[in-house]
Amino acid sequence: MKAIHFGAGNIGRGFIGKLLADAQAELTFADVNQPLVDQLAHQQHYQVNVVGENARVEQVNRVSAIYSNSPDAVAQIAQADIITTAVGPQVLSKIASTLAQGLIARFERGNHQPMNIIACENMVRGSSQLKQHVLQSMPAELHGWVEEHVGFVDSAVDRIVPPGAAANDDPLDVTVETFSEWIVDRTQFKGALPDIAGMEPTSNLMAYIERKLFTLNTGHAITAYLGQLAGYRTIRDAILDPAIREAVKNAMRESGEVLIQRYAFDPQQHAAYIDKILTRFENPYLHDEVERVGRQPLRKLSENDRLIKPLRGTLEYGLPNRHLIIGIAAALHYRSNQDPQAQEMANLLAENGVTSTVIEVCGLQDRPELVAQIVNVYNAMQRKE
Ligand SMILES: NC(=O)c1ccc[n+]([C@@H]2O[C@H](COP(=O)([O-])OP(=O)(O)OC[C@H]3O[C@@H](n4cnc5c(N)ncnc54)[C@H](O)[C@@H]3O)[C@@H](O)[C@H]2O)c1
Ligand SMILES: O=P(O)(O)OC[C@@H](O)[C@@H](O)[C@H](O)[C@H](O)CO
Repeated sequence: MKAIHFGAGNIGRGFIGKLLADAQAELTFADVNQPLVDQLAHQQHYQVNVVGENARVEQVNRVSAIYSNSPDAVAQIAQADIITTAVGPQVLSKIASTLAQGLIARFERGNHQPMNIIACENMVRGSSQLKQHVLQSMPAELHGWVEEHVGFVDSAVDRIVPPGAAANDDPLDVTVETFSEWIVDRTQFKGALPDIAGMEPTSNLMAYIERKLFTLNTGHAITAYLGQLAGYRTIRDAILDPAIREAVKNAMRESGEVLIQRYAFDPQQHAAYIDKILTRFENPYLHDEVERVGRQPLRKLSENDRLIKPLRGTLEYGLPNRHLIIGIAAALHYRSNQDPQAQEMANLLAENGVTSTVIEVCGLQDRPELVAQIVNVYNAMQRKE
């Protein structure tokens, strides 16, 4: 099995690439970080340090690496059996034209073998969105061929993988938690399902995507935003603060009630899922900064993401939402000099005021009462310097 994984970052090396390598795939990473590509291509192996329960060191061997937007990448796509991505939701449109060129080359070489593309990003149906970008970059007469031979398989991916410690001996090594889950939509594959241990096919993907994004990521983001406001640097320190823990747990419960209504999850099992997530946030072996988890606040505050979608769900089912509103207000206070979206949000707040910013960023034009509640909580919040 020939595999290309776009994005040799934390989740790429620490989870998806590892599973592909374990499945004996001939694995090539494609990335735009040239020093990273050079080191991976030269060294061809790295280490995954699994920390927490059942800690162990796992070796990934015989991998190669290429620059993402390159003739090499196009040539390899023409021959690949499976392509995965973990580049970030905003980068999918940027890799689409390379994928399109690779598919055109594949067609021209007469390679009609089925191929599957799986976006492993924190977003709802990322592969389906990638498919639209790819089709837009291809001549219309090839769309039918793509429909017939290329599966764009949506997925939900869960494993907390922070960047490695700066003092790490080998920058390719990666530190990951024990827990991992990669669920894929079995209905979208072309050809036989690939045999990859750790990849779990389901016919009910939406339930799993929403369960993960609107529980773990909702709670994670709120931990980061309340944590920064309270002066904490890491997710562990933030979640060990009893007031933050209570607010985060309640926000996950509020979002969870929506999921229970929508997908008929068992309430006790969902409560256990939330408790497990809280213990994952406090993993003493992971150094996960609030700035990584809070990154790109405009994306996280957008209408289909982890904060606003659950909030709208509470309105749909007439459920409480006080803690989700606290999380959203805290997100508006998020600041980071390293993060262009945090700076853009601060500028919007300074220039347009908080009400207009909430309406624009969260897409809450039709909900003035919610906007007013968010603004009130925002105004009452104080940053601890
Ligand atoms: N880290 C986690 O805990 C985690 C867990 C689940 C899902 N995710 C999701 O995985 C995705 C990646 O997250 P991450 O934490 O690994 O980020 P990361 O920044 O560590 O890795 C992203 C990689 O993509 C590369 N990249 C950027 N533009 C590219 C392009 N045009 N072509 C190829 N590569 C490109 C970057 O150079 C980087 O190496 C995100 O969507 C994230 O939400 C992350
Ligand atoms: O990657 P983001 O920016 O969408 O979200 C930050 C974290 O919540 C996220 O990366 C988690 O660590 C991950 O989703 C765990 O599976």
